Amino acid sequence: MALTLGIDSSTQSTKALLVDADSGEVVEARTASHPAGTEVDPRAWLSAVDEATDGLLDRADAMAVAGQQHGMVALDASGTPVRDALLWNDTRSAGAAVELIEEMGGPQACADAIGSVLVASFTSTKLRWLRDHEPDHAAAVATVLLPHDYVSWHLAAEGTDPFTDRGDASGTGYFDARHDAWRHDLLEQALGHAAQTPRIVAPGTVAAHTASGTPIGGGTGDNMGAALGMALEPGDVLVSVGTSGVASAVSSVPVADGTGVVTGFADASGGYLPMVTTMNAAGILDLQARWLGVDHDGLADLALQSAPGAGGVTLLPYYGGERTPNRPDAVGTWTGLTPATTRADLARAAYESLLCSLADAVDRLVAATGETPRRVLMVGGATKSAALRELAPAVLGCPVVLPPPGEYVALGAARQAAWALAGTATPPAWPAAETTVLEADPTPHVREAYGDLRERTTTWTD
Ligand SMILES: Nc1ncnc2c1ncn2[C@@H]1O[C@H](COP(=O)(O)OP(=O)(O)O)[C@@H](O)[C@H]1O
Ligand SMILES: O=C(CO)[C@@H](O)[C@H](O)COP(=O)(O)O
Repeated sequence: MALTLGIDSSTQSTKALLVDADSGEVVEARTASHPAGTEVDPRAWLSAVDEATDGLLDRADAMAVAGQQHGMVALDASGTPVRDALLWNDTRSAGAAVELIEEMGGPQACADAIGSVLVASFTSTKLRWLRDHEPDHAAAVATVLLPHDYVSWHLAAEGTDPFTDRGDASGTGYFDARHDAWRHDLLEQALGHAAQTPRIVAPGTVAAHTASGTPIGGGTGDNMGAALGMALEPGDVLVSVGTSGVASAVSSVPVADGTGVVTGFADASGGYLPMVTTMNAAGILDLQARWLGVDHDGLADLALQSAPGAGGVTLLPYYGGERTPNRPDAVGTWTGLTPATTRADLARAAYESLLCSLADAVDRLVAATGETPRRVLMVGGATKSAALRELAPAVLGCPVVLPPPGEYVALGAARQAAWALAGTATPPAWPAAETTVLEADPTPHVREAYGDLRERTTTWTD
């Protein structure tokens, strides 16, 4: 039995799955945590991948790494990070994004050039911030990698040149997603001088080998990995509730949304992955549980004791700034608090705000792609919450298809590795997992209250 190792180096942790390459069945699963924060020494991810794959690596016949998108891993000529990596959820480069969009000829020109309108998440904006705020670090940059590239490179035999794929490259801001080509001019424009980019590996091919000769696939961004792991089909909308909240869909045509709401990423199979991303997702619940002094199960129990609408309490959960809508300096806003407000209402409002924000993301994706969803699927760490599962169909206003609990990004990486191992034209067709369909009566008034607050705060969040 051939085994492949799929790795997800995501924001909060590394997840590793050893998988049967023929059936897609998970043989063993491991995790190792990452440091918190929006700037992180990328070498911490190497220690985490070593820990999570110890004892799995030597059993794998092939492997691939998916990872959090966009993070700036800036290396000097010796391959050493010039500073901590700036992650996708670090908003300090919001001004740089505005500046670069202007230099590129405005939002639509930017979307036409790279598939997306830049926001602070994109790597190029971080390079511009580095140029302007840490010129010595900027001057030392010889190569720029994404998180998954850096981890793949660590696993490859010494002397291997860094590599990436079109999916993750399409989140840099200096890759033309439509034509599958680096835009070295845009990298140079952002950073102030030229730097090396990793080589692009074609979907389903072997990129390199480990020191012991095990093939490594090109890897990809975590959201492209999830699309592979879920074997998404046209008409499916995948909602992921991890550190970020994401609504994505596969498409055979490139997207160039000049409003900037939908990012027109490439995917890991040769198509495209139009996507809407929020910065505040599972963390809303983490924070709320901490504030109420309960664990996740306790928060879910409390939330389910309240009623739809949380006793009139509404939360706009843009705690760390937000990306959809693009309000990088926003803060969280609570309204409707009265002497009658209970702890249960506060817990409920947190779940409802998370789901309203995801519902906004789904609506914007559907509006931009013009495709009525056939199914809405939900994955990610926060789906472990009974309250999230119960409230999701009510707030989203449609049935929600829940696959069995699992690490679908890492599974997608394992599928990509199996594809590279097989050398076939398409990824292996692993049997679809049994799903549960969550249903509930819609609660549109919850979204209306949220929408009102979102619009009322457009001018006073900064
Ligand atoms: N039972 C639960 N209820 C709510 N949130 C949960 C639960 N279990 C895990 N989470 C949250 O899920 C998040 C991790 O999800 P994950 O999809 O692994 O994130 P990422 O891939 O961004 O690192 C954490 O914020 C964690 O607290
Ligand atoms: O920035 C984006 C997508 O554009 C995020 O989705 C990151 O890719 C991080 O993902 P998670 O760690 O939340 O899964």
